[in-house]
Amino acid sequence: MAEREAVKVIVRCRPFSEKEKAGGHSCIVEINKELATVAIHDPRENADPPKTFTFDSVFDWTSKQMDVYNRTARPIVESVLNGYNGTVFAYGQTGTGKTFSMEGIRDVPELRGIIPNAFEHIFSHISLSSASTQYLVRASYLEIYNEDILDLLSPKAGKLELKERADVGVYVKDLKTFVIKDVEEMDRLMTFGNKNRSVGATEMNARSSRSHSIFTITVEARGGEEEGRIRAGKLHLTGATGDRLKEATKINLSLSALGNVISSLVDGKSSHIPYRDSKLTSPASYNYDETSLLCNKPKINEDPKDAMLREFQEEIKRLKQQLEAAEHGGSMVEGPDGQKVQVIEEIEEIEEIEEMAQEVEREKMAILEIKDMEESQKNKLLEEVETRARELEEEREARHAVANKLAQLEEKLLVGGVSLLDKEAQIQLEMAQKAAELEEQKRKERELQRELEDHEETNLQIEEEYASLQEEKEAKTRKIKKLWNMLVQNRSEIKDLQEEHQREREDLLDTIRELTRELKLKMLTINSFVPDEALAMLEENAEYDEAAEKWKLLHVSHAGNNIRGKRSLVSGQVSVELDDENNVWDPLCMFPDAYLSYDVLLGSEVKKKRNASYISILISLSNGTGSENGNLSDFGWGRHRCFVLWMDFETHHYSKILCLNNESIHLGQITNSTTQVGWGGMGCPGCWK
Ligand SMILES: Nc1ncnc2c1ncn2[C@@H]1O[C@H](COP(=O)(O)OP(=O)(O)OP(=O)(O)O)[C@@H](O)[C@H]1O
Repeated sequence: MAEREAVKVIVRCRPFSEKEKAGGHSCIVEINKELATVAIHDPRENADPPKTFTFDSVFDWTSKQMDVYNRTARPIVESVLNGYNGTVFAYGQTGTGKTFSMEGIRDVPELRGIIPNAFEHIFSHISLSSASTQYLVRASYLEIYNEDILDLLSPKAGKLELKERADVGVYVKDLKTFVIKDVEEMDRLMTFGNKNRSVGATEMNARSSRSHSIFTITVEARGGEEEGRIRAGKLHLTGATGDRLKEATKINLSLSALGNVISSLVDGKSSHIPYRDSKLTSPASYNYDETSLLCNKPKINEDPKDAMLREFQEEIKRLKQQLEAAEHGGSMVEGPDGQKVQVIEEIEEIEEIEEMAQEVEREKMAILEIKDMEESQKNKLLEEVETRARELEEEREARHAVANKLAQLEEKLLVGGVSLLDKEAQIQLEMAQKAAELEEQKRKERELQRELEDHEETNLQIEEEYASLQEEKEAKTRKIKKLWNMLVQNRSEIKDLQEEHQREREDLLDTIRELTRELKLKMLTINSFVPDEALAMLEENAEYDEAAEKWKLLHVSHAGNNIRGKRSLVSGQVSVELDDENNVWDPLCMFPDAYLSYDVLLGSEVKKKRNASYISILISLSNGTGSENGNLSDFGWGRHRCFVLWMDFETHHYSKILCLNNESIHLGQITNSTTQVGWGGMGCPGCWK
């Protein structure tokens, strides 16, 4: 693996579907496999000349699944097996062939996609490696659906959280991983996960734009040349549609966990790699150059904190010792030089359980044969013997349980050199390896071809030394033609870039305008209606959660209606009720949807401790017409959906009011309000004077 590895971009173009053929559509894509270029022809009249894009590799509609695997995924899986992290990310519009390329058709060997081929590759690598290496293969499967992270292998677990820790990097908390011992188990796990995806097959198209799943395989290896060390590589297999990836490019994407996930995928550490605002996330292929510039410095994961192999090996060792000790009596202790010393505790334990069982049986028979013994004494003796027999049986079962557990664990721990594949798969693998070598050869040829093209440019310059005027004219005409073509192409590319840039700019400006408007409203509300001390209290109690990218209010369970509870409005008429206990008019009785804000909630506290004199009450009306709110409409209230009232805490008189709806905000002082007359003298300051 190279020191610095660029993200590789590989394009595959699928064949026309029957429907597309029947529809008489023409092909606008021209693929040059040698040069790894894709040219797009604009089918409209008088259109610009075709645009050509260069990639690391391109595949046309005749490409075979195995060729795609060999050139795209094989090198990544190889590095994962050496302890690096790698991702195969299929990206494209819906219906472009992501599922076909990633999964393919399982039952037809030559149509199997990247995922089943990767499974085979991993287990065949293990069976071909040295017998001194032990492996542990694990898998997890998650889905990002409507911004929630769900465990497809533990569907009842609900929403999971994305976390970050200095020692293990970004991870999904409580995501289940399963230890896998062969290709069939891996297949079964994936099929089980697929069944748990959020939307069924009938809604495939709708689903793919909202749901995005990531299958992760962790391969841990210990032994070989690097004896004690554990190398742990992670392979992430995933696909996404254009919409979803585009979504991730938006600034306002605090909700999208995808960006974080991608960055964690890349090297498993810190989310500070700014992939989210990088061109990697742009769907436009002319950002190819920038995309290639985006390099990782891959490194082997040695002895990572989340490795499980050592625990497995230690547990197996412990169980073996336990069994050995039980067989020989006493327990086993390991000396500092690694020599095992057996500790014999009681001499009786040396006897084999089987022998003891026979002895018990003999004793039982002997007791039954004694003639001159009272029945009760005989029974007592028999009971004692049976108790011993039971104990022996329990011991035998316990030993079986340990042996079973040991067998299970040993089965999961894979040892290099043990063939996990059948003959046919082995042959296929060898062929694949040969094909991969051939591919590498071809890649080198392509590179040479490109270099040759570059030399052409230089040649043109050399031709400047001409033998005759005629030759000079011809050469210059050729040069002008070539330059002219380049100019036209560049112009059209600049135009595209400008348009894209302009669209992004407008998107950003829209977002900024929207945020500013929202901010202004929030500031107005806060400045006018939240008492300073309440604001200070809120600020003091607010904490920013970096992982969730959200502000969180502490003690929020004590807030607002959580404490007070909602009361219902007497239908058809505004009625004001006296809260007998406190002898005040309770605004909650008047508005069913009134929400007491954070400072009220600690109202009594605020009053006692801080001696505050105001509360603010946020009221939102579900019915904008006012008709259900009795005479509210008479005072112009019905037009508004939300009110903020400011109440003197001591006198319970309302002194300020803010009414707002989508179009207008009205703010006013209440001069004649008393709680005694309820709302009679009060209306919206903007609509009713
Ligand atoms: N290389 C190919 N050769 C033959 N058929 C293909 C190829 N690629 C895709 N197809 C076919 O084209 C259709 C659409 O492909 P597929 O379902 O893989 O698209 P997709 O990108 O996964 O779509 P979505 O995002 O909606 O899930 C399928 O019928 C598939 O069998």
